[in-house]
This record gives sequence, structure tokens and C-alpha cells, in this order.
Amino acid sequence: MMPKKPNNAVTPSAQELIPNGQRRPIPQSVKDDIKWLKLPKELSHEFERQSEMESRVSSYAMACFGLGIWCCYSILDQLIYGYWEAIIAGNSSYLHSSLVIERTVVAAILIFAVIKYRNPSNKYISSTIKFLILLSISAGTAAAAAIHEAINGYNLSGTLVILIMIISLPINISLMTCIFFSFTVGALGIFLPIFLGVQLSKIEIFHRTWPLVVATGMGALTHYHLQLSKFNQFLLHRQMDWLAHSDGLTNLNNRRAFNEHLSKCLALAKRDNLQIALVLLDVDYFKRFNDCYGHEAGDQALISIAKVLQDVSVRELDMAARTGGEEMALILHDINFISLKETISQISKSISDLKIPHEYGVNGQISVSVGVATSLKNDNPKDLYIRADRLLYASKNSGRARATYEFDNP
Ligand SMILES: Nc1nc2c(ncn2[C@@H]2O[C@H](COP(=O)(O)OP(=O)(O)OP(=O)(O)O)[C@@H](O)[C@H]2O)c(=O)[nH]1
Repeated sequence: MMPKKPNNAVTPSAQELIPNGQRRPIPQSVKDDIKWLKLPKELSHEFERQSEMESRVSSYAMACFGLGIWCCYSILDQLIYGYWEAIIAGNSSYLHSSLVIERTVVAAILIFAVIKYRNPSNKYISSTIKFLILLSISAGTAAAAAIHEAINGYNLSGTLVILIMIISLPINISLMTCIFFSFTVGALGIFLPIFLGVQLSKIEIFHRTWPLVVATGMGALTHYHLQLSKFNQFLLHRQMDWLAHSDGLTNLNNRRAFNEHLSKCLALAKRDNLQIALVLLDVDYFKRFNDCYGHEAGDQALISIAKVLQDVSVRELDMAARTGGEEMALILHDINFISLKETISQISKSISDLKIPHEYGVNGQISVSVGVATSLKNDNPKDLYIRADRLLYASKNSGRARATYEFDNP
């Protein structure tokens, strides 16, 4: 069943976006989703291109953020250890000052890259979460640099920056990569030097512990972030699906959703040996209504009539749809003659209770003509639709504001 949508809904909820009552697992790939959604070619190409760009830009931004944070951390590190003071005092070695200059330059390049590649349309990934995830990566990197320093006596930071930059830029960082990288490297930062018998001072142990603590916490956040972005991707696809299947004015299902559901219902009816009813409704003298009261009033009238149809299609496989300008349809699954007649009279009564004045209408009020066809054993959607349409025109030709049933007009 297509979801029931309140008329004034702007953004439907996740539940409302599940089409045709099918609960589908979280999409595995954008391509799968495009196929499943049966989007028109131009739209699917655009959608594919955008998601690809979005993930690429995201990974660029992530990598840049990570490296940028790492550089900032390194500069801070230099400050903590008093290198700046040494430089200012003129005691610095060429290695220390060049290290600071190198990191400052890299940080500046990365800040520029983040500004350039940031993705304002990617509203689902909050920049705070992104920041925290990347902090874990940078923490791991800092630990790796520290190991190297502990073992070999000098810091490998410059090489690491370039290496990680080359590796991470084209990669879409996955959950496993992120957790594995940050956690393992962070842990190695503490334990490897100890195993290798390297003496660590208290400050050094602290220095190597925080990346691990941060990395573990960030691993959990990474997980949360990825779940969140997967869910948002899912929601985004549902929204697209909803847009592709709903009518913009009345929020009823559109012709595309109607066609799909009619085929499905007929197949189900055939399988279970049941009968479905197809009800077509057309607003009477609607052109004159528009001419007399204006298009805005015409739109409001259509919205009110749509609401009436929505209210009667409450069962799971029933569906109300707007199939054309002032034409709407109702698919009623597994229905008997008595319930069918009751439903149609309830619709007529509710529309009449709307009391929308129509100077040129039947009885001075807005009304609908209705054609009701019921499915035959081996019916197909097209034949059923044609029969309902003929019955609708029989209602029009016999005075409007009435319903014509198939069994009345065999
Ligand atoms: N306000 C409004 N009018 C619409 C919309 N879609 C279609 N229409 C109008 O609906 C009218 C349909 O007119 P016709 O097909 O001549 O039918 P009718 O005047 O209802 O006459 P009968 O069906 O014979 O009773 C046209 O004037 C369309 O402009 C819409 O979304 N909003």
C-alpha cells in the first residue's frame, strides 16, 4: 500500500515513505536503489552523479580535516615541548624550525582544501561528527609518529603526512578502516615501545595514551555517524520515492503509483481468487468552477475531495490516487458488493457535506461523477481501467453527480 499522507504534510516521516507496504532492507548501493525506484533515466543519472560526487567530496573533506587536525596538533605539540621558545631564542636546530614551517604550510594548504571541497549540500553529516571522526584518525597518526620517534629517535611526521594524504584522499573511509586504523595504531603507540623496551616518561605515556582513548571513543562515533548517514541515505531515497509517486497538489498517490498498485492488486486478487473494485471519479463542470471561482478555489476543491477519498481508503491495500487533472481513482481490494455500495455512498455524502458552492454545478454544489468497475477472473489493468472509464462517462451522460456500476451496465 502506498502510504497515507496527510494533506498538509510537507516532509513525510520515514514510515510514510515506505512504499506499497514493503519493508525493504537498508539499501546496499545507490545503483540498487535507482533500479528499485524505477526512476526516469535523466533523474537516475543525476542522482547517481550527485551521490558519487557527494561521497568523493566527503572523503576529500574527511581526509583534509584529519590531516589538518593532525597538523594543528603537531604544532601544539611543538609549543608544549618548548620548541617555539627555542626557535625564538635562536637555539633551534634547522630540523625543528623546518618542521614547524612544514606543518604550518601543510595546515594552511589543508584549511584551503577543506574550504574549497566542503560540501554544503551534505547536510546529513554534521560537521561536529565529521570533526570527531577525523580527530581519531589524526590521533592514530600522531601515535604512529610517536612510535617511530621512540624507536628510531627522530620524528617521521612529514613522511607520514604525505603518505596518509596519498592513501586517504581517493579512499572513501569505511567504518572498518576507520576503527581499525585509529584503534590499532593508537594501541601500538602505547604498547609497542614498551614491548621493545623503550623507556617512556610519564608525559610520554600520557602523550601516547590519549590517542588511544580518543580513537576508541571516536570509533564508536564513527559507527554512529555511518549508521546515521546510511539511514539518511535511506530516508533521502524514500523521499525521492515519495516525490516520484505522489501528487504535488493533493498529496494523493499519482498516476505512476496508481498504475503500479493496480497491477499488483490485480495479481494478488487473481492469486487469492478475490475481487477488486476500481472507482474512477471526475469533478463535474470543473472548468466552469475554475472560470467562476478562480484556479485557487479549484485547487482547494480538489484538495478537499482528495481528503474524502483518503479517508475511505483505510485498509492496507486500498489506494486513493489522482490520475489526471480533476480525475481521481480509488482501488478497493477484496471488496463485496454491499461494502462497495456503502463506500461509494459515503464518498458522495462526504463530498456533498463539503458544501462547496458551484453556481453551474448539480444542485448548486460541487459534485463528482463516478464509474465503478469490478475485476474479472483474468482481468488486466488496462481493460479494467477502460471499463471503469466507460462507466464514468455513462454517469456523465446521464446527468452527472452519480455513480454507475458495472453490474448495472453489463
Ligand atoms: N484548479 C485546477 N484546475 C484544474 C487542475 N487540473 C485540471 N484542471 C481543470 O479542470 C478542467 C477540466 O475541464 P473539462 O475536462 O472540460 O471537464 P469539466 O469542466 O469538469 O466538465 P465535465 O467533466 O464534463 O463535467 C479544466 O479547466 C482544467 O484546467 C488543477 O490542478 N487545478
